[in-house]
Amino acid sequence: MFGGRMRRRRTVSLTRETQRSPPPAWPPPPPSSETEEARSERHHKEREAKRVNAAIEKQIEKAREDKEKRKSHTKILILGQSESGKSTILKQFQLFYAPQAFRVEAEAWRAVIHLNLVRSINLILDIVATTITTGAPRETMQSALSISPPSSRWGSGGASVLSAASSAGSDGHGRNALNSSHGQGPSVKELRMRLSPLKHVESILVKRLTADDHSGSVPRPPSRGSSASSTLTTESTSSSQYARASEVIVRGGSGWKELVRRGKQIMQGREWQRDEFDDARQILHACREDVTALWSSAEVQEGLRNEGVLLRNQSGFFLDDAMRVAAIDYEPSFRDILKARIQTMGVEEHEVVVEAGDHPFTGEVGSTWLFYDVGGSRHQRAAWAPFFDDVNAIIFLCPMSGFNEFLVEDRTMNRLLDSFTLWKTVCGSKVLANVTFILFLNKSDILRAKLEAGQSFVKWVRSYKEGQNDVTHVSEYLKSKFIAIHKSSSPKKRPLHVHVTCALDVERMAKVIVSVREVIIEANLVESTLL
Ligand SMILES: Nc1nc2c(ncn2[C@@H]2O[C@H](COP(=O)(O)OP(=O)(O)OP(=O)(O)O)[C@@H](O)[C@H]2O)c(=O)[nH]1
Ligand SMILES: [Mg+2]
Repeated sequence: MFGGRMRRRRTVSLTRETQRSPPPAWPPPPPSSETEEARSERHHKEREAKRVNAAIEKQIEKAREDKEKRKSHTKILILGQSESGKSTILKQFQLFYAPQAFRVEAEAWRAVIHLNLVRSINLILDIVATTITTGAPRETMQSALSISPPSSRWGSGGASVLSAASSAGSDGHGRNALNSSHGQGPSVKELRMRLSPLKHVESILVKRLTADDHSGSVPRPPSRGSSASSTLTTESTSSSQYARASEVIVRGGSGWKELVRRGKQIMQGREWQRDEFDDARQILHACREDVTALWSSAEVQEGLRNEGVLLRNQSGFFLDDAMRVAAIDYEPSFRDILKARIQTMGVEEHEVVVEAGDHPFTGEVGSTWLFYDVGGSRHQRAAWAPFFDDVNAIIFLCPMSGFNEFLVEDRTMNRLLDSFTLWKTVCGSKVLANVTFILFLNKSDILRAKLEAGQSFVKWVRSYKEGQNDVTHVSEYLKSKFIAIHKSSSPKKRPLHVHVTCALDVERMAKVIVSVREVIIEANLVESTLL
């Protein structure tokens, strides 16, 4: 009432103003002396102003429509420490719901797989070169790369073969054990020379993948809408040259895939220009036999072992498949793409639109799932919180195989312990009180391999009294621990859905995804009925 009277009084006073002096017309009339040229320019400016205005209005309308649409999307936040398998799980969802869109990305993944392969080779070349020069094992390299228990880091032979070779085996002409060919194929030294162009290949691949680097750009939280541009870059902050050589980082979004495709299209449009990218593939192809020879060299294997470098245990390992991956007509398989490693930086938003396909959810074709894939290393976790606001479900990953590993960013922190602490924090969040909680106890295949190889779980986890050193009992034990933390830390009672997973296993993951879908849809229904 009060407001209404105020408005009326204002109207009256305005009306009186109007009567005294009429408001100036808008736009103001042109001066009577306006020349033809000035009129034409004025008309041009008016048209331009209208065009800009219309564009802004269209953008506002689109943003409003997008916001409305997003309300109907299912939003899932994937959390967990670095290398727990978050981005791999996302790939599984993409493969399951939108295989055709996923297939289109194969070209981009090939570049990543090649980079993963080339980085492994260059790392070996660096190690071989450094060890030959200094003759001493490098602590920095061990700490950056090896995740083996301290006791098994050094070979049973005691002193490093590489260091022994350079101190005792040198013949005074700079030759040592690694330089001799033993008359069978090229020597390691020869292979080093022949594989040196792979440094250039690495820089070409990195350059292509980082072509429009907007450092630090990350998508905004879902509540504020929109995904953002992305960029992929090499790590620049690590103090260890070896850590830098082994990891590639992608910043928020997935624009790097577009970069690879765009570069290709541009080159196809100008065929007379040679594409550096294709050159890189050719060089890698030409080097593939030498790559295999280097990797299978007993000297290199022993040297790596004595240096404590367990390349097979590392993410993005393709050396065993070098001949296939470096073939000129190589098309990445789904499994290759699942194995390809890029470290996520910031928070990426991925839109997955359900395609018609083998799955039974025909009613859901065309519907959208939004996934938020986060960087899991410690310094990135502060960026997660803004995304808690507006999600339907959390998928939290714990890599079970990390029981005897340490975080790359903190060599004193056991991976399993870190997962427990992180899980406790996430469970305790009040903002997430009503969100569906799903836990993946991941990397079950690596856990199995470790236990079967005789690595003792109880040696690292003293509270594991059950004692049976097999994947079934260990995963049951971990499951009970996570359930207990969830129960004691959650602000209110809520169900928890737990799955033991291997993120590389397409068939088993399809079953897990079906089950995850069911709980999320069910929770969404319950929520909409309550509203
Ligand atoms: N063997 C095996 N490898 C896995 C499994 N899950 C993930 N990986 C591999 O582990 C590596 C790391 O996985 P990512 O998905 O990149 O890890 P992430 O959690 O996204 O890591 P950040 O982006 O650093 O936070 C990749 O090379 C995956 O292929 C698994 O269950 N078994
Ligand atoms: Mg990731």
